[in-house]
Amino acid sequence: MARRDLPSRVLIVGLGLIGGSLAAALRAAGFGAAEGRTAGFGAAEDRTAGFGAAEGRTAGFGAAEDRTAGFGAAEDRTAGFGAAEKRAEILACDPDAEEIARGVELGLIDRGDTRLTSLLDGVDLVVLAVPVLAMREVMAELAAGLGRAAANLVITDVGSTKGAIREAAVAAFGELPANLVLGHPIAGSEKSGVAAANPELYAGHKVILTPEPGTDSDAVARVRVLWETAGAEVLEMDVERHDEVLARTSHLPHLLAFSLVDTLARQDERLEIFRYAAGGFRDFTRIAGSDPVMWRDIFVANRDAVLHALDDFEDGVARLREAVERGDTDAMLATFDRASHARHYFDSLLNQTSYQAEYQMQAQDQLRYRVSPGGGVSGRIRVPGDKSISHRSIMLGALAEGVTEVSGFLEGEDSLATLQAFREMGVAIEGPHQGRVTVHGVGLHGLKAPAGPLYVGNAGTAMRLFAGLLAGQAFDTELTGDVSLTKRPMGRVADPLREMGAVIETAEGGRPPLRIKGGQPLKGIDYDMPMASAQVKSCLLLAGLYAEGETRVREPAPTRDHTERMLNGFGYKVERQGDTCWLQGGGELAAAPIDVPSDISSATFFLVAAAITPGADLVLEHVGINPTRIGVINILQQMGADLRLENQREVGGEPVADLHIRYAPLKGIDIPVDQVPLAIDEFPALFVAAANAEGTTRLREAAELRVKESDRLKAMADGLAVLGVENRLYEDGIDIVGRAEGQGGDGPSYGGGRIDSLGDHRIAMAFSVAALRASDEIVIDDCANVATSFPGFVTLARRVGLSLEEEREAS
Ligand SMILES: O=C(O)C1=C[C@@H](OP(=O)(O)O)[C@@H](O)[C@H](O)C1
Ligand SMILES: C=C(OP(=O)(O)O)C(=O)O
Repeated sequence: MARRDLPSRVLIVGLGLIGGSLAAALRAAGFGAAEGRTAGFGAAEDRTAGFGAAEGRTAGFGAAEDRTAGFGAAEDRTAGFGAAEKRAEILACDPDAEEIARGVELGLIDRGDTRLTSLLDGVDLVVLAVPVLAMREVMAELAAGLGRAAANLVITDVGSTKGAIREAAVAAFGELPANLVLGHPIAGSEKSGVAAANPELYAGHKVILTPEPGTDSDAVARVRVLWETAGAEVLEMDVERHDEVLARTSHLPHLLAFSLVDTLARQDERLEIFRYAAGGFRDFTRIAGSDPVMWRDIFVANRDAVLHALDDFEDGVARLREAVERGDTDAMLATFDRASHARHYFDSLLNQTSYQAEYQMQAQDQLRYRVSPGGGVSGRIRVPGDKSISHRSIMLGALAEGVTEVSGFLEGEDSLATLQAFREMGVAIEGPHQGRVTVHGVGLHGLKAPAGPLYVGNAGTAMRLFAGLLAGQAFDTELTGDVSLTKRPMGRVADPLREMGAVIETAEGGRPPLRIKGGQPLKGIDYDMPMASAQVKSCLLLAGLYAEGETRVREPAPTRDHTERMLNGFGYKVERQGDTCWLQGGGELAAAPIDVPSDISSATFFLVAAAITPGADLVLEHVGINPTRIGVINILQQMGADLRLENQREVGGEPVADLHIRYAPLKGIDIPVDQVPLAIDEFPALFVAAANAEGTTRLREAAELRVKESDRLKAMADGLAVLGVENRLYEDGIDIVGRAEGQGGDGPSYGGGRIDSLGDHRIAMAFSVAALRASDEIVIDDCANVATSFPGFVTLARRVGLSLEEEREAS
């Protein structure tokens, strides 16, 4: 906090709940407390963290060397080094003299008056906390008395609408003053008056500042400090957006609460009905107890934005009304499900419990893993459902005729993003509840235009498969994702889709977001894929459902075939000959149950954990062993792992087995190139196996690893180097030198250290497992992303024998 950013005399105009709570919060932070108060500003030598440190303090406001340019007009100060004698003050102006007296009595303000001009002497920060419609008059009074304030005066306000207040300011001052910073604390209470002042009212709440291009940046900084001192988080936004957002998230709900309570009260004049109202009524209507005058003013001031919000709301209610009238259970369920999910998502945003939430909060909290060296690996566990199959179960279920029951669904952020996107396109989806999801299919042509862009988070699979599916819809869509996804190449799907007739815009370099134009007729193509990618293949097959004629895709090497299998399972014929598969457009999908096996990509971390840990004996149950996914099994077995497939069976068109692995010493190998696409997501963990194997492991023809959630070749090479594992990076692969010959024994294979996962879930999990053979602790930064593919990783890791602690740190 810069010294010059701290005010010395704050004037709060309007001493109600909002203004009073600001005074209380400033006092609680040590601002301007009366002498003798220990933590307060202006107290003598014992001042600690408060504004205005005494002599000798370097960090506090009021140190001598700063005062000439600082707050507080010169005439206020006693001569010499006398900062300590000059206390910061909180003054208040209110038309109600009793409120002022109460404020003084409560110790919230030093003094006050009913007339503004009499209080302006030497004031360097004015906070206008009067009702929105009183703003113009108060500003005019302020403009008239400005000469008495300090030269470096800053003015701010707390009004709930900003456009009207900006207009009032222009009217009062003749132009928008550069030292006026409009602001709005998103906090309140149905209580009013200074007696209800609460020093915690702003703690952890957001304050939106709406500076204009001409606003003085120092003034903005000073208002920021004011609110941060009150414990708030400060954001900036432009005035128009503020008013639109607030109309929807605050003004509309207040209008509805006032209206509902009024309607019920009129129907029952003796208010008997309220005796029978329970929690739902109380929760929904709490805000109907808010200050009527204040809210009248807000609706006058933000009329247009509120009317827009109300129109949208009325459309929504009309749709629901119709659904209720027609007994349309699917439509009701779709709306309730979407809303319920959105509400839970809002909760997770508030509590910061999900990766996406953290991402949206600009990763204010970094999740870090601290893994102790050593540990054993044993037990019997089941890892969560397969991510690739989970994405597809929702996609095909939504496009099918009938109801699809899914079990074993992965409740990770990636597949949940797919689920949410379909909800936004009008599909009723129940769950997930412990891996069970019920998808009420709408048929190939039953999706509805979403209200805004579809956000798929970190999921490359979702974005690429959606691109194909959405290219065939009648409506326009936009696909967006998180920072990592925004860097990943989408030209690989956009180019062939354009050949089919799709109209797609990408950002520079073929990156997301993707804007897909609806209503374009598609025709089948015969496509030779330049890279082995199941996502590209699946994208084209999904677009092929909507295309005229046949869509054929040739793959340079076999890739996972879940899309083909599931389409066939849904009665939609996909044929294959050699390296080419094809389908005819214009058919129909019939719903079928889907049992999602455990994800072999998640199981891999524990396979490697057991493979490298002397004495390990572990069973991973019900793991999908589709032949296009078992590269990791083949590679580990070639390296010498004692890995057996037990209890092999087929579940819903996918082969599964229990994987039983016991420790056996590993040796380095040249990884066969035909295994690369079959183990593409498993390499981060396999590199850890290589670091523990005797001799060198060589990987080539794996350039695809550079365009995953991170550049996985580089991320792993850098991390292994931190641990002291010798490696050499190639454009399309890596050589990893494992334990030196004769290094034998059960001791560590490398050191510890601090690793950057680069926000890539598989890098974070791979290095967690590496700790089992490290000599020292491994600390891994940026691990929130593990939740995209493997919720519950930490619990399972601990259960098998790793010592892994999670830490959060504000960034
Ligand atoms: O189709 C899929 O479900 C996936 C295909 C692979 O990507 P590519 O198609 O880019 O190789 C894989 O890396 C990804 O995790 C899931
Ligand atoms: C590459 C991966 O996923 P996606 O492409 O779906 O982001 C992965 O899970 O390793």
